[in-house]
Amino acid sequence: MSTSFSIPDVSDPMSRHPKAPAPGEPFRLHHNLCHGCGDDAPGGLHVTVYAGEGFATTAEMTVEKWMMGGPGVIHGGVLTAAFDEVLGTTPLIIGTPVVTGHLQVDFRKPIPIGTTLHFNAEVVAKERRKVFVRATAHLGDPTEIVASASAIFIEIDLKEHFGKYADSASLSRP
Ligand SMILES: CCCCCCCC/C=C\CCCCCCCC(=O)SCCNC(=O)CCNC(=O)[C@H](O)C(C)(C)COP(=O)(O)OP(=O)(O)OC[C@H]1O[C@@H](n2cnc3c(N)ncnc32)[C@H](O)[C@@H]1OP(=O)(O)O
Repeated sequence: MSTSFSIPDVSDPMSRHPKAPAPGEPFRLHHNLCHGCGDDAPGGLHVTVYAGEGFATTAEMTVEKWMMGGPGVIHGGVLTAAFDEVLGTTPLIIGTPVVTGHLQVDFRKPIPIGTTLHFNAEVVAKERRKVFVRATAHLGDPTEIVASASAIFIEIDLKEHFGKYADSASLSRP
């Protein structure tokens, strides 16, 4: 399957899930070893995503030395992983568990080590199992976007999708 991000003209109806965190409250970890959010993930990003208003979320990530690509700046793959985490958590605001189908990133400015990245994301549409999500990142001034991303996530049944991989051993601490 190969595709590009193209928002449908008409979205399926969406509503905020009644059990979604209140604005300003964090989403729960996917699980403790999740590379994006897990507390026990070795070399993990430790990104926390917070619910915003409507279908929006926010997140922050400290850009640490181990994330370096070019000298003094973040590696593009690390930034992409961070976007994957932020964008992939955002559909939980409509109560939809998803996996990444398609993810595109625009790297607009170098992002220095030692800075804090601030993310703003939003579910923009849903079409059958496809959830369209967009995000931007800045370093403190929301008018200075340093990177942006768009993605199509696909709704899954968690047990059906992960059941054969997620035995108790694979989710235990390393
Ligand atoms: C018991 C254990 C429980 C543990 C629970 C722990 C809590 C965890 C909670 C939450 C976890 C989420 C963590 C989010 C944060 C990080 C996100 C990631 O990094 S996820 C990893 C990377 N992504 C993958 O590994 C996907 C690999 N791909 C697949 O598995 C399949 O290809 C999948 C599920 C994406 C689609 O396969 P199909 O067979 O189910 O569905 P089809 O029929 O092919 O497609 C359905 C619709 O989606 C479109 N679609 C499919 N693939 C697409 C793609 N790549 N791009 C765009 N559209 C795509 C299709 O065109 C179709 O759309 P039309 O309704 O016909 O319009």
